[in-house]
Amino acid sequence: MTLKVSQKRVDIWLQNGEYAASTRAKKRTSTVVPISSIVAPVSLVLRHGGNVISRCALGGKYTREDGRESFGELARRAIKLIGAFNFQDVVPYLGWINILTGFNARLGETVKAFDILLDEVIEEHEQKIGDQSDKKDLDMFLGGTDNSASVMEWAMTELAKNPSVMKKAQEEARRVVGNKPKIDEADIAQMEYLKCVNNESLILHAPVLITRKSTTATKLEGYDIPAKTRVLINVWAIKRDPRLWERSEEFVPERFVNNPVDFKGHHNQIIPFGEGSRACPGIIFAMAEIDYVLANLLYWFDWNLPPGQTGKDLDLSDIFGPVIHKKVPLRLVPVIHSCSS
Ligand code: HEM
Repeated sequence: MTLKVSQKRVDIWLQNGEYAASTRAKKRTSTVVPISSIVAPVSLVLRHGGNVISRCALGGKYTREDGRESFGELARRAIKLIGAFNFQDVVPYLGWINILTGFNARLGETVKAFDILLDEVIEEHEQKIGDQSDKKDLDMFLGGTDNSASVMEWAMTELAKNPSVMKKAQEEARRVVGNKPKIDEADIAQMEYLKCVNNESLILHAPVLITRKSTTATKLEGYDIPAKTRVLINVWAIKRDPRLWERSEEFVPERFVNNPVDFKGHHNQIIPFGEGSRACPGIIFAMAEIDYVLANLLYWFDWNLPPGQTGKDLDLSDIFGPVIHKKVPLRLVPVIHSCSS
């Protein structure tokens, strides 16, 4: 299948993506672009997230001379290193798993290796764009890549599973943006339905576990909780509780239309970013990125499931880890949307 596309338009959003690279290469010789490949949005959004954070934390997109993006590489290696998940910390009685996974033995080594890796990247980066970096950026970098990528992949999964919602969100994006060559902040502000989609996706598939330690002994729903107990807040179960949400297991973005409930920590039934003094400080940053990327994905492309698959075939299982990802990466076929059609 081939489609005519405007060179300017495709370059705009895909400039960080895998798919863009091949698209751009082909466009040098022709304006007719074959659109038949299946892409895994998570690899696009992970790379995009790495670049956004790199620009904010280190002052520029970080690309090696061989064209590879080191920050994305750092992210993957860091997540792998930290992927030696500390069960003891989160679920104390599962601490014995640390022995099996080698976490305890590797912990010191992991921290050292990660530090060296970060130094390497920062040093190379400084040579390239000057010294604007700081190791404190690490928090921002770790917080800002994998979490947001997970949210976006889940959102695209739910949209692929619910084509009427996808259509409604696309219609909104295309109506708001019209034929402009670029989506800007003012456009995103008008995309009310897109925000409902993102809210619903965030709470249905919250990517991060929230933990707290009790300061005093207390009783909760008949259970005694001693002081200094590590408590896991089960955001997954809160979203699926029919006492709090109607059609609690379903993906229904409409529940957020004209609904003052939000995830900024004021409403206990929706806390994907935590709440209180240790709540995520990156909420605005994360949502700006997620809204912007999804608006672009929906505006520029129609997304089909691979041939022979239907929404019912999509696997919604997840993997337990520092960030909760889809077990089976989502794979979709992008078809460039022609604005003139
Ligand atoms: C969708 C994306 C994100 C989600 C779902 C998320 C979620 C969370 C959660 C649940 C916490 C723990 C909050 C608590 O214990 O109450 C947290 C902490 C944190 N997040 Fe995020 N986050 C996201 C994106 C970001 C971004 C983009 C940044 C930085 C640019 C960031 C930086 C941090 C930092 C530094 C902390 C630690 C705060 C502290 O310990 O005081 N996060 N995040």
